[in-house]
Amino acid sequence: MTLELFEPERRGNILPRDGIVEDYGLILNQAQSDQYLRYFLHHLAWQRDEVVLHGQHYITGRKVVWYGDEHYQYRYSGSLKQAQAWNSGLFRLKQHIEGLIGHPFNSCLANLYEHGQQAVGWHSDDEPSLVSKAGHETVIASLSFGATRKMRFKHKVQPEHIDVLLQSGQLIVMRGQTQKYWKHCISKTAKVLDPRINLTFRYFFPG
Ligand SMILES: O=C(O)CCC(=O)C(=O)O
Ligand SMILES: [Fe+2]
Repeated sequence: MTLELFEPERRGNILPRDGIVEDYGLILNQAQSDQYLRYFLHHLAWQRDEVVLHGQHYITGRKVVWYGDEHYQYRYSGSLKQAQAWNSGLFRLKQHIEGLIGHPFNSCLANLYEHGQQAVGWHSDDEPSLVSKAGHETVIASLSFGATRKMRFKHKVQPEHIDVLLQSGQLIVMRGQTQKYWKHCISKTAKVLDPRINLTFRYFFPG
C-alpha cells in the first residue's frame, strides 16, 4: 500500500471574498481514481481545441471534449462547439457528484493535459450559456484525475492570488460570485510528465 503524505480533506471556502470555492478533498480512493483515469484516457472523444485570439486561430495542446444531456451547441472563442451524448462512466460520476453537492448538472467539459507543458490560461467560466437568466448562481463542479497540478485563482480587481493543488480524485466546486470576480488558470510546470484529466460538470442554459 502506498501512503499518501498529504491527503486533502474537505475544506470550506478557500476564497477570502467575492466568491465561493469549496474543496471537497478526495471523493474517490486511489484505485477508483486510477481506474477512471485509464478509462477516460481511452474512452472519451478527445480533440485539440480551436481558439481565436485577436483574429488569429490557435490549436491548443490540451485536448477537450464536451458531453451533455442533449447535443447542445454554442459559439465560443470563434468556433462552434457541440456536445456529445454522455459516455456511461461520465454519466455515473455526474450522478454521484449531483448527490454529493445537491445540484443538477446537464453537461461536462473534459480537459486532457498530457504533461505539465499543457495548461489553460487565465479565464472565467462566465459565458452567457452558463449564467442563469433567473439570477441563480453559476455552480461548476471540477473533478481531477492523474497528475497533481496547481490551479490558481486571481481576483479581477484586488491584488490577491489563491493557489490550490488538485490531486487525483479531488473535487472542488466553484459557486456564488466566483466567475464574476475571479479568474482561474492551470499553470505550466516542467516537473510534471504524466497526464491529468479534469472534468468540469456544468449547468448549461441552451440559448
Ligand atoms: O483543468 C482544470 O482544472 C480547469 C479547467 C478549466 O478551468 C475549464 O475547463 O474551464
Ligand atoms: Fe475554467
